[in-house]
Parts: sequence; structure tokens; C-alpha cells
Amino acid sequence: MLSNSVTAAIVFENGENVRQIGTTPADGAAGDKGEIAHNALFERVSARLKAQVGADVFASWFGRLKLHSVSKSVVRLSVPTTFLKSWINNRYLELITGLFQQEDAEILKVEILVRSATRGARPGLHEDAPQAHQTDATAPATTRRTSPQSLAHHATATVSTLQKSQPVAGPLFGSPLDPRYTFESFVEGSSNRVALAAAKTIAEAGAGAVRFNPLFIHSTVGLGKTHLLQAIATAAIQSPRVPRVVYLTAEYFMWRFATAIRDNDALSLKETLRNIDLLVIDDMQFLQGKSIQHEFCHLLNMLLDSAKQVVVAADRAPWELESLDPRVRSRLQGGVAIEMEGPDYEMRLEILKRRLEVARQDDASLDIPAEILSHVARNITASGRELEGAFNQLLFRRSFEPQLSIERVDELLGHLVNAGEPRRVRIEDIQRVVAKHYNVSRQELVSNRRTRVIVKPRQIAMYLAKTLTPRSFPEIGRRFGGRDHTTVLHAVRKIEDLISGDTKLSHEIELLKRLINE
Ligand SMILES: Nc1ncnc2c1ncn2[C@@H]1O[C@H](COP(=O)(O)OP(=O)(O)OP(=O)(O)O)[C@@H](O)[C@H]1O
Repeated sequence: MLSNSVTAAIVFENGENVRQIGTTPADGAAGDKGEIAHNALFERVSARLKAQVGADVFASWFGRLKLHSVSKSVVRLSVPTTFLKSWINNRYLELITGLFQQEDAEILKVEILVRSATRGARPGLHEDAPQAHQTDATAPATTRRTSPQSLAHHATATVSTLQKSQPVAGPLFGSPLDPRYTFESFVEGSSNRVALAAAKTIAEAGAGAVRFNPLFIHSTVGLGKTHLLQAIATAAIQSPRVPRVVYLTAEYFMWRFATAIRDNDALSLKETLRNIDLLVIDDMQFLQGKSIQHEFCHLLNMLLDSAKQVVVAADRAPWELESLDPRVRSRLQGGVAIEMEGPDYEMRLEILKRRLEVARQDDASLDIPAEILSHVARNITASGRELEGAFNQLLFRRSFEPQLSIERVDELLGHLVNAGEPRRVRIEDIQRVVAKHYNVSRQELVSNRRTRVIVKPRQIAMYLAKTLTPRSFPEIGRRFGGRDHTTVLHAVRKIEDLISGDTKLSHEIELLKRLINE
């Protein structure tokens, strides 16, 4: 592994003398020359790789690839996570090896290493760990369902215990997974590529094959978390490696546990959950209540400690789930968190096209002209949910207004245009307005200076960035001179506290908001 220590300049592997890149050379100038040559080699291969796979794919998978060391015949590259390592190994190793060999025929092998312990790397969860369960892949899946009427919205959809080999004993679980939410219907793009890849890996391989556990997927509303989680559950039950899958929302979990505790039945519920292989839990931000969180923490610990895979989704990152018990939050942070962002134009268009394809399976006469689809994709930018609403409206309208013009479409969908992002506020705008208001420079706002005249405007700007944009704490931290997410969290809390007792400041902040939105 790449070490910061200068003493780790030379490592010996298999009796080979291997030069590690980026550390102090033991042999002075000769070492420097070698290092320069190796770096140049790496740069050339990277450029060729980028040309071959395209800038988008390159940025997703190879943006954080680094040269680790070069020996006579072996090139070692490093990535920050085990997931990236196995992804590159499975899909790109041959290509990369070929590119190195084109540059230097003596290179026989390329190896991918993980740079530092991944957040999700935990003892016992090794890539080659034995599978926890052997199952009969050919046995039919059984789904047992119940739909508690008392649950509203989130709770109506949602515990599914699905298993291939044998029915789960104990309490009934489950309402059906939405059959539309599959990997096939999920449109891939740069905003969700990493999350999708992680999701597929888990569905195919289970916890035995990956070391990012729990996998935590977060995004603002309507960007496909539920779709992706249900796709994982649906695909996992097809995989012989992940026989027992539970999909549930946090609210259903709460309801189910509260009922079990009331009926003195918590033990059998826990027994059932103990025997699962994959827990998929949606809308984590809704988990509330001390005793319920205690139970959830217990379940989480038990599953993670026995190398069972857990996948969680929420509308914010794990460290931002402030209502959660710190132990739950900390356990959730022990895995890998992946943020999904909004779909770009191509993705939006593809989502609409796929919707139309599916609708046409029921009624082949349905059609929406391509220019209307692309007009909608260009203008409805908020999320998959708004797109879905727009699409449904169009289908409905076309049944009695067959000749919809673009103007008519605008009229019908006006309320959805840019819904969810009424004014797209940029962090730079916030910094500019705040800096001007407090008579400091933007550079000072993002600098390391800690004088009072800078610190307060900086904290206010961070607070505004969190409240006026969908950006996450880490993202905001990066935009403020590479600060840690906890610094941003601290700033947001501090300003929130101050506002509640300081009317002058609260007016000042309102004024800043107006200026930013102008
Ligand atoms: N990448 C995508 N490909 C296909 N459909 C998508 C994609 N992203 C979102 N959608 C569609 O958008 C709609 C909303 O998605 P979903 O319910 O999964 O969002 P969510 O992130 O779970 O939202 P919330 O936070 O409100 O629960 C769904 O119909 C979903 O199928």
C-alpha cells in the first residue's frame, strides 16, 4: 500500500525489488529518473485508456487510479476502495494490461491494490469469504406478503422477505416489490453509475464478494433510490448467492417492531431477521424512537458482524441523519456512502423513452412524437418523479387530444418545469453575496484564516449553502477550501442556534437569501 512514510520507499515482494512511486527514493537521482519515467508511462497509458473508454467512464472508474509501483515486469496501480478494485479487475484489467504492454513489451502483469483501508473494510468480510448459504438456485422464489392498512405512504409499500429455497418461518412479511423497478428499467448515467455498479455487485454476489458493507445510497427526492433498492432486492432473489432478502422501509420496520413488541412477539421477529442474507432498507431518515432504534442497531450489528450484506438509502448522507441514535449512525458510516445526483438530459430522455416502450407493450397504438419527448426531457429537470408525472400526464392527454403541440405540452406541464429547483442557487453565488455583504473577499472565505471577521461570514455562507442548495456536507466542505464535513455541520448548527436567539442575525440572513435569489 502506498504509505506516507518516507521509510517505505522500497518494498520487497516475491524476492523482487520494487520501486514504490511517490516515496523518497533510496537511490537518489537514479531513483528520481526511474520515477519520472514510470509516471510518464502511467500518464501515457491513462491518456490512451481515456481515449478508449471515453471521458465519462474514465472519470467514473479511473479518476482516482494512481500508480503505486513498477518493477521490471509488474505494474501495480492503486485505487481507494475495494469496490473499485474488483470493478476494474473484472472489467478493465485486460484492457489496461494491453495498454501497458503496448508501451513496454516487458510488462507482463498489472495488479490493482487498495490504497488505504476502505471505510467498509471490516474483518471477516473478505472477497473470498465462503458463502454463508448454499441454496438450490432452481427452486422457485416464494414471496409472502401482508399489507398493513394502517400504514400511510411509505409504510404501505414494504417489507418483502423473498427466498428461493424455503419459506421463512415466523411472522409474515411483505408487500410486493414494484415489478417495474428493475436494473433493466434503471437508466444509467454519470450521476448514478457508481451507485448502480455497487448495487449490481451486491445483488449478484452478496456480502461474500464485496467489502463495502453497509452500502449507503443517498440523494435528494425522486432520484431513483427506491427504484435501485428494489432492483437490488429483485435481482438478489434470482442470485443463488443471496437467497434470503428482506426489503423494507424504515417506517415499516418501526411499525412491525412496535406491533411485535406490543404482541410480545419481538423474539420471533428477530429470529426471522437473524437468518437473512441481505437487508435492504429504504427511507432511513424516517427511523425514529429510542427503543426501535435500539432494535435496529441490534439487527444491524448482528447482520454486519456475521458478514450479511446491508443496503440502506436515505435522503441525506449517514452523518447528516441527526435524528438517528449515534450508534446506528456510526455503524452506517462504517460502510461506503454513495451519493446519486440528478439525471442529465440524455438520462431524462432515456427514462421517458423506456416508459413509452413499456406503455406500448400494453397498447401498441400509443405514441408520443420524439420532439415532444425531447422537449419534456429538456424542460423537466428536477427528478425522475417529475418526469414520471409528466409522462403520465402526456399519455392521459393524448388519449383525447391526439395532436398535442409543444405549446400545449408547456401549458399542461408548466407546473412541473423546474419543479424542485425553482432557482438553482450555486455555492459560488452564495460565497460572492456573503463576501460582498461582510466586506471580505471570496478567497478569504475559502481560506484557512480563522480570524473572527472571516469565520462568521464563512459559517453563514456554509449555512446558506446547506439550506439553499441540495449539496451534501462533504460537497460543501470541498467547496470551502477542502474542509471536512464535520466543520460544515458545526457551522450549520452554530448559525441555526444563533438565529434562534438573535433577531438581528436572522434578519441579516433573510436579506442575504433575498440577495442570493435575485
Ligand atoms: N435512473 C433512473 N432510471 C429510471 N427511472 C428512474 C431513474 N431515476 C428515477 N427514476 C424514476 O423516478 C421515479 C422516482 O424514483 P424513486 O421513487 O426511486 O426516487 P427516490 O430517490 O426513492 O425518492 P424519495 O427520496 O422521494 O423516496 C420512479 O418512477 C423511478 O422509476
